[in-house]
Amino acid sequence: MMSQIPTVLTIAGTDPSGGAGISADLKTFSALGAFGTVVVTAVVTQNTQGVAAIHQLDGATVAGQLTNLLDDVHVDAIKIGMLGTAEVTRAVAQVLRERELGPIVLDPVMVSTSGHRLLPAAAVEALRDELIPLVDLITPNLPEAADLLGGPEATSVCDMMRQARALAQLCPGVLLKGGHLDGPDSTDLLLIDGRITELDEPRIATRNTHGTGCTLSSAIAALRPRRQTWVDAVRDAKTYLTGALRASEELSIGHGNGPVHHFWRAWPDQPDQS
Ligand SMILES: Nc1ncnc2c1ncn2[C@@H]1O[C@H](COP(=O)(O)OP(=O)(O)OP(=O)(O)O)[C@@H](O)[C@H]1O
Ligand SMILES: Cc1ncc(CO)c(N)n1
Repeated sequence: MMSQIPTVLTIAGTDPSGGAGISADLKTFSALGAFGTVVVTAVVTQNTQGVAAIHQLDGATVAGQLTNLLDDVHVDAIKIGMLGTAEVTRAVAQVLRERELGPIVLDPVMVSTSGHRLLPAAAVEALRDELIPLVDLITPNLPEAADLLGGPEATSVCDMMRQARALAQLCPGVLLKGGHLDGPDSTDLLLIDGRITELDEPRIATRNTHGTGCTLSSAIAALRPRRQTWVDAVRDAKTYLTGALRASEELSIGHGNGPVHHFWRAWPDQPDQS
């Protein structure tokens, strides 16, 4: 019997403080009623104040985890986060090329909220040329979009429109995130099949923004198998993230940018717990 609960995979790095990377991804999958599986790319020594060190796994170790999992377990969707090196990026791309998989959401993680580089500048080319063409949706923030396009960072929604169209040359789906802009709303632009949808949610006044990008991309992957369209999945994922940002006020974790809170209310996709 086919399970009603989607199995979703995250390929990402760790965060002991529980806010970003695989911690954020697994909490999001569970909160949205999906079953989470994991391939680890890097062990990151980080907390809410910043990144202290990165222990990077090599390409063969990451590809080995991935093929071993996929030989046994069917996954309904994949989220890719921090890869850490060009070697790991190429190793993941090679496995994806060999298999019929999808949908795949790629958060092109390059720099942490605290400003620490999580992907060397020299690896951006491998990400852009080898992995991005194989995925369905990329979710860059404004600095990542600038790096991928080799130009300046967007400073307005108008700039974001232009950049989203340019990024659509690289990948069929683009969600350009405007969290780094100011204004009463936090606006993201979704471009699918040439059509732009503007997604606005109120900007929440909080320091607890560690892992918002990880949470959003994993929410999209968790919801996509149960939504008719990418627009529906992304809209609901952003609603989920905004609720988790609001609920983060219930938490007091660490001394820097704290994490969002994943159990903010019963989400309709959760299995019936009555
Ligand atoms: N203060 C806020 N209030 C509401 N939404 C926000 C806020 N900050 C960010 N967002 C939303 O969070 C999501 C992630 O956006 P952002 O541009 O911050 O990504 P990011 O930089 O990749 O995140 P991360 O901090 O995990 O690296 C987007 O949907 C953005 O609109
Ligand atoms: C492991 C990991 N992935 C992504 C980010 C970006 O927030 C982070 N800080 N750590």
